Amino acid sequence: MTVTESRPAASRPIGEPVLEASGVTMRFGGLLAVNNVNLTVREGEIVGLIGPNGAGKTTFFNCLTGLYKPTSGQVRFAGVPRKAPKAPKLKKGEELDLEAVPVQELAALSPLPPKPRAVVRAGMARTFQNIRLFANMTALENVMVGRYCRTSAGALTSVLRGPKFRREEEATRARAQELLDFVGLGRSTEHLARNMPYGDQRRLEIARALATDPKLILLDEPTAGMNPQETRQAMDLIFKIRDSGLSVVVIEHDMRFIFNLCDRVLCLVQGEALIEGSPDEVQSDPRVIEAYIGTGEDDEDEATGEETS
Ligand SMILES: Nc1ncnc2c1ncn2[C@@H]1O[C@H](COP(=O)(O)OP(=O)(O)OP(=O)(O)O)[C@@H](O)[C@H]1O
Repeated sequence: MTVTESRPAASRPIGEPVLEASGVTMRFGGLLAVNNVNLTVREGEIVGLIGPNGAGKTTFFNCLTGLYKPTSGQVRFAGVPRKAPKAPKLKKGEELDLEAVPVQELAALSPLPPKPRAVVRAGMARTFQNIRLFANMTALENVMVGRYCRTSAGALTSVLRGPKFRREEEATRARAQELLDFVGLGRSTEHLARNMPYGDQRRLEIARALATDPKLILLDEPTAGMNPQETRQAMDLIFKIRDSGLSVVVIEHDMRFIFNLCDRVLCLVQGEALIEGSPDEVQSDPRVIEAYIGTGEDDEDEATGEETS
């Protein structure tokens, strides 16, 4: 499973820890979804999270971002322990329907309730496996919504539409346009989100997440459903985001994509960290190969990987 090709070197040295997860464990009733997992993400790093289906990647991700409160363990962001919102109460045997949970940290909902606003303001942003855009808003409006957590005009100012509101609105619009240019959607400003091609919608989600001025962005399967050209463009965009000074954590099933993109990779299997290391170390570890062969995903990834370098 050797798929690494020449990888652009990080344009800036890797710095201080931004995110530190230690001993993170998450149980759903009797199911141990994540077991004692550690991960440190440093400034300017791109870290990949891989593992077969059901390995616990998304659950771990949700613990990192504060969507879940881990059963035990700690997540520190910029040196400060993360506080997760109270977990929703589930009836016996009931599964938490993530789609139904209010979006906790997506910089997408306005007005954002106090806690998610605080999370976003702390400097962490994410995208979800399933696209969550405002379908009937334009690209620009979608990004502007993400920006509102950084503006300070209160409700009264907004209703009265006074000078402060107008100034902020102007600045928000300008920044949203800048971000659309940054992700390569500068010409789609007025397009309705629902009419945009799939790959563009994914870019738009990233632009909206960037609108919160995060230090760290977490991307959950950013290339899912993309064609090979869109996948290549997604990789270039993530490098560009890293080069602009952010740290990135990314979950992906596409091995070629992950090993070409990341500085470090953590492989989870059945909720446990199997190995964490450089792409070369991880992809040549026989346990990783075995974990994937066991699920048949390796073949699939090799097949799709051919086209995604
Ligand atoms: N909200 C939940 N309630 C109960 N069990 C859950 C919940 N979310 C995940 N699980 C279980 O936890 C385990 C890990 O799931 P998770 O979605 O984190 O894996 P994953 O590695 O992200 O998988 P995939 O690659 O398929 O997205 C699975 O057994 C799953 O069924």
